[in-house]
Amino acid sequence: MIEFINLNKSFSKNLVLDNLNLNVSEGKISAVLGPNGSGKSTIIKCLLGLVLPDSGQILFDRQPIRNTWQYREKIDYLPQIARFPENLAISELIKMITDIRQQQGDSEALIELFELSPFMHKKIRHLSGGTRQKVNILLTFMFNNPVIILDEPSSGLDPVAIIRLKDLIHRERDNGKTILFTSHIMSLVEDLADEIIFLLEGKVYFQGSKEEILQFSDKPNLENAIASIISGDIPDPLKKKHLANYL
Ligand SMILES: Nc1ncnc2c1ncn2[C@@H]1O[C@H](COP(=O)(O)OP(=O)(O)OP(=O)(O)O)[C@@H](O)[C@H]1O
Repeated sequence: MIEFINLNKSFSKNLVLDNLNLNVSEGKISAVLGPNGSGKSTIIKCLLGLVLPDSGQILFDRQPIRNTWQYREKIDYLPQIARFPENLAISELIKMITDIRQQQGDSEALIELFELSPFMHKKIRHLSGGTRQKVNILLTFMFNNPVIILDEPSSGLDPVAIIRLKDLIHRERDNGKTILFTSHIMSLVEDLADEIIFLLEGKVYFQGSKEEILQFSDKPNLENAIASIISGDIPDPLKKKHLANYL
């Protein structure tokens, strides 16, 4: 459904994506991981048309996305930092986003799930960080599109909201949606990801299941496994199996 082919992107002399190839698994929850600055947000922004790659192609439903915008209607996106007009109330913001997207949205169940009713008439600038994030989540999930992209979705949320968010993401996957998310919170990745896509030095270094990473890394949990890859302590079987495919 989503394919990145030989994608290159530099910001001035900073080579961020280096001939990156990636096929996102349809109908699964995929976690895009990698050290700070490894290009996770950049590949998401390239897919959304917010950043233009220098070369290479992105296919959505087998069609190149360059110079098109219609495919964007099929993607619900939660940005890492959402910037909404601060003087609008949540209810006004929901209406505004519904008008912009020109899609029928369903916000009621999400308002209830994240207990947002008491805040509906408050202006965005008066909301706490976590409540803002709940609003961002609501604005992402209220539409019913086949692809959901979440950049650090749990940021600022309390444990109750995180549990509800995880349930929500699982439900959407069970409804057949393709979900791509980034997070530095390994417990979230552990609970959510069907597949891990690990970026390093501008390429996909590993793509596979959590079980595969644990099996090959010989570490007790995902946090240790990922930390060992980031710090260069790369287990040989993992290196052999995956580097050959992606370098
Ligand atoms: N608009 C931009 N102009 C210049 N450099 C940029 C721009 N956007 C990203 N970069 C650089 O590209 C690199 C990759 O950034 P990106 O935000 O994709 O990383 P990330 O993997 O999402 O990082 P993090 O885990 O810290 O969120 C970084 O070195 C960043 O400074």
